[in-house]
Amino acid sequence: MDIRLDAISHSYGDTEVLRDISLEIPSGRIVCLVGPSGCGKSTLLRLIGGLERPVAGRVLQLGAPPEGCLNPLTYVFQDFALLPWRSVRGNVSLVLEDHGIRGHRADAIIADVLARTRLSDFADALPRQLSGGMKQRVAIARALAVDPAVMLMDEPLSALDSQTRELLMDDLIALWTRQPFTSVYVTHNLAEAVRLGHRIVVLSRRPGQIREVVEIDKPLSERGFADADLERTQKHLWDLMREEARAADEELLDV
Ligand SMILES: Nc1ncnc2c1ncn2[C@@H]1O[C@H](COP(=O)(O)OP(=O)(O)OP(=O)(O)O)[C@@H](O)[C@H]1O
Repeated sequence: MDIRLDAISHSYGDTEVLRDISLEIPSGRIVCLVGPSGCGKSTLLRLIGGLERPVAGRVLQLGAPPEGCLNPLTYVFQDFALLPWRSVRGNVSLVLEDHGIRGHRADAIIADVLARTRLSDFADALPRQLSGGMKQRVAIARALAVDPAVMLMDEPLSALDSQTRELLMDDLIALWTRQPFTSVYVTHNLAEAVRLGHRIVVLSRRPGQIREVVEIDKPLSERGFADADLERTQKHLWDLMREEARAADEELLDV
């Protein structure tokens, strides 16, 4: 299933947040949204997920979701959103229970997603026993359990320290390489965008408009740490954003 954003605009009262956003999110690709603080990235993710309706324009789902998909649009949040009293397995099984899936069928799905996120040995652990990176892997396993058409990821690594972020980026690349998933991925971090994004959408300062869409052809599995091509692309992204990021920052200081 592909997603097409067709001339989306959105406002909150008098505050215009997004203006005329048209974009394709192709199946099996990771599309990163970057832009200055407050430019409407999280708002756009909520509009794609159907949590809010745009004041103008449409979010179109093209084609059928994958067979067996329980929830076409599934979120992964920055703060993991795990239930502390449930084990790793219990947190993943919760989303299956919501769909009436129990017993052998649930066991098989849970075993698959825990293996894909390297958590099989930690199925009985509680969230408080896990590192931040492992907690986010549980959240990703829970999202994968519903076999989503699109994973909507809102700064999924920003609560983690830099080493854990590197490890989790490697995990996401390995996960995608074994079985491609589709994601809209909001991040402040341009290094993350060039490591993970097939397509990087640069938004302007609020009201967010598309300034440029940068495609990166290099396969995810070949994108290493400190790759010269990626660093060039990252610099280009920063050149596009620098002045507006500064203006957005100063606007926040005036509030
Ligand atoms: N529910 C809401 N009601 C009113 N204003 C809102 C609401 N949600 C977001 N906004 C405003 O819309 C603008 C865009 O917010 P949003 O969180 O989408 O930006 P962002 O690019 O994700 O920001 P950041 O990079 O800082 O996370 C901000 O000015 C914010 O204050």
